[in-house]
Amino acid sequence: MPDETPQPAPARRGHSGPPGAQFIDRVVLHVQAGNGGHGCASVHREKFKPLGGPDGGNGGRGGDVILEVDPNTASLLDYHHRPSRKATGGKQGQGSNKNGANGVDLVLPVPNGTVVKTRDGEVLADLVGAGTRFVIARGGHGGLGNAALANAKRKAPGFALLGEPGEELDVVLELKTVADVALVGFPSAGKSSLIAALSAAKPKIADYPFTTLTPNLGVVSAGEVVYTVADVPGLIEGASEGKGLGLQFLRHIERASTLVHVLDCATLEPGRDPLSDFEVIEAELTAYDTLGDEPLSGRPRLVVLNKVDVPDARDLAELVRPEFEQRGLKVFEVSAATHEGLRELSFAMAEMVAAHRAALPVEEPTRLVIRPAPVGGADFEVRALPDGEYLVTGEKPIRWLRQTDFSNDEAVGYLADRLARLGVEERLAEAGAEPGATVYIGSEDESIVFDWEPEVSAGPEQALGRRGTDLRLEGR
Ligand SMILES: Nc1nc2c(ncn2[C@@H]2O[C@H](COP(=O)(O)OP(=O)(O)OP(=O)(O)O)[C@@H](O)[C@H]2O)c(=O)[nH]1
Ligand SMILES: [Mg+2]
Repeated sequence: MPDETPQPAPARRGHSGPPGAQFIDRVVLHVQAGNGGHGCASVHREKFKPLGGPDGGNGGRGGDVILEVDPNTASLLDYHHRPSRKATGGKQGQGSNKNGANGVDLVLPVPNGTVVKTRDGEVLADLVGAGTRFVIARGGHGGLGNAALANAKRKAPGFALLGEPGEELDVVLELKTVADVALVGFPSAGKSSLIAALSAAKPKIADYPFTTLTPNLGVVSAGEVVYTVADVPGLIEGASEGKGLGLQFLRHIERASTLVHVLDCATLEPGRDPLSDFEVIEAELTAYDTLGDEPLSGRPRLVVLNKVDVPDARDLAELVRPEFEQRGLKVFEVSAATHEGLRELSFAMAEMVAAHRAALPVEEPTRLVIRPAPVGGADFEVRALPDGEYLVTGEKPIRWLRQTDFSNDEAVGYLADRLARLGVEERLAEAGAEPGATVYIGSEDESIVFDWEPEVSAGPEQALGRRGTDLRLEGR
């Protein structure tokens, strides 16, 4: 490799890149949910009635910390700058049966494709799709006040319960771009130029290496097929040993079903040609197979010979084309500058994306489903339906999200806990629900279904759909 290879510069977080390069796609985030408010111990006082009953209210629940995919958030940079986030706590209960206000949930926007992991690398959630939410830290329950603690034996308890602390933990957020097609190649091969030419995206393009530091995304439509294309920073020989920007960023192409080699035919340094560039990139992709979660080497790929608007480049492209074809690769001679050959290329990519989509297994029935949106007690209503069925629905639509990294049991546990906090159980009883009644929670269009098993003494998990219940999404 010639000497002009950019030398790795000391950089933080294991990314070695050109000086000044900031490549933030992995952050450690410290989150703290709100503490529950304490319950209140108070005795009702009125003139001439010295023995009023207990009237201490309950503490409010602490706010959750929630991650939410926001299409307008492109990077994790905010969390790099402010890596510690905290939701507000619940307020204390007060006399006269006043319950403390709940804390406010802290909703943190993250880019599409954010993977949430523990510090040990265990995946907690993979957040794909606008609006997808994940509660990373749950707020503590409020403590009961003495009014709620009174019973037949102890009519006026002189104590109240403390609020529970909110969960506090470190999580690792890692961005894994979501795109159908990934462009790979040497620096300055024209990857970003191609995205700009194929889509409405406006990535930075320049004639120095490592212009692109974080993936650019473009949406391409070819015929019936709409798909996304991402580029990544340039790869160079020895990237697997940390040269250039290293290899870690290849994580961003792990989700791509199709890889496209963008090969420069015009501005090559001595010792390089499209074939040797191709070999170098292939070797680096193979080296990544042992580092990444998903091997890249077996993915279907195309070869793009770029910059054929330059006369010498066209000659070189014609010369090397048969070599690629002999290896069974489809080759496209294009110019990102004049758009020559791009239509054909975009249709070929569409065909590969469509073939991949068609081969995908039909989405398995919703194994897991989480999360009613309403917060606070009064945000929903219980509606009796014909045939002894009930629909629990909110003013705001109650949304359910698929979280394939959770087991059904975890989802049931989570759901039960959540519903108990909302007081759904009491409201179902008030509405006259009988044990075994079918309950839909959600909206008319989409809801989660389970058989109601009131068994209050056994705790919320048993009360609302047993563990082992198969949660499913249905229209109702
Ligand atoms: N003549 C000609 N120049 C091109 C063409 N495509 C790209 N270029 C030029 O090549 C240079 C590099 O283009 P980029 O699109 O930034 O290359 P890149 O592969 O994204 O580079 P990195 O982000 O650094 O990895 C720019 O000066 C472009 O104008 C082409 O088809 N013809
Ligand atoms: Mg670029």
